[in-house]
Amino acid sequence: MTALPSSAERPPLPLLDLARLDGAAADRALFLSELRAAIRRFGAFYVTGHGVDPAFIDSVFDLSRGFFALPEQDKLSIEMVNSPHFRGYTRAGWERTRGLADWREQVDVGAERPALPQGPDSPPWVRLQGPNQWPKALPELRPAVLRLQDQLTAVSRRILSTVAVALRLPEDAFDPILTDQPTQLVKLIRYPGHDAVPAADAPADNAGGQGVGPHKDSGLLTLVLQHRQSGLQVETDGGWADVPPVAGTFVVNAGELLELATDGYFRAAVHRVVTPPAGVDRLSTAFFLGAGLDVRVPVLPLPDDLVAEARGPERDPLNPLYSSVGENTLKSRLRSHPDVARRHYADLVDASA
Ligand SMILES: O=C(O)CCC(=O)C(=O)O
Ligand SMILES: [Fe+2]
Repeated sequence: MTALPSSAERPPLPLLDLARLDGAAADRALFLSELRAAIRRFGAFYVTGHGVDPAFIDSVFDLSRGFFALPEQDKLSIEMVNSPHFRGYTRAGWERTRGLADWREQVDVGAERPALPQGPDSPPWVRLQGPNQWPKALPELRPAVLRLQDQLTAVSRRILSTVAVALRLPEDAFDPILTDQPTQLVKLIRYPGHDAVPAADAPADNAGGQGVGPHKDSGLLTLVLQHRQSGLQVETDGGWADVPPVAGTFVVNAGELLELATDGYFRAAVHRVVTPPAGVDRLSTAFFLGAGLDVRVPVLPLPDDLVAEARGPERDPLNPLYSSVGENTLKSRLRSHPDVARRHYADLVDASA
């Protein structure tokens, strides 16, 4: 493991090279123990050797930059509030984390699947599945983002099967949770700098500097592709650690479903993004691998020595974890996007009020 030196610029997060899985057996075993230790301690790590072409990643960032530079009306033509499936564009200030407005704009793209039929007895989370919204003004976005989604799904699945082996489980241990239709989400994100002026009608309760507030991701694993600007931080036992961009790497975060599946042997990473300084903005692209919406996540049969170290999932009254994948996914979406919740899930929002 290349331990990055711990200082103001360099976080203590380990960097793991997936290419070591194809190397000598002794190093492979060492790799697995380093992987397990990294997720156990931080819930997060840098990964390299993932095989995704850096030129392709650059081209996605160029497209992302191009989308955010479009006239407001082109961006609003795919506004998320039009989609019961939580797909499309969200203006800066309209998403919320821990009750405060996040100062970032973003486009959410899920798996391209048809909307599911809904009957009176359908669980509400069936509404999560359905088509994406694509901007007419930037037709190149669709093929590039869907290709990225395919490639990052493959990388995430490979990391998950390696995590299974690191837990001394069969490498296909997560397959019944993932199913052949796992929840996939690509998010193109732009964080404006401190000086950017909020739109006159934007919610005013951004606490100054909340790019996105502290949270856990709701799925199994997240990959974060960072462009050039820092801002991502992971909570550690020593406080918030900076996780600056490192060329050629992704940041991997453990999500809530991994916390549930390991009965808290792994805890999901709590992370946030701080607003960039005046005069600069920050681009990132996150990929979230969830699970089959209709699955209930079991506690995996870990070896006894690991079970002895499992703390159970965290009990946070502000963030209950649901083993129903559909419920856990919908929980996070409704909380983050109250405008979508009011328009398309009024039955639930009213019922819980
Ligand atoms: O932009 C980033 O670096 C992280 C984004 C994130 O944590 C999220 O969207 O869940
Ligand atoms: Fe996140």
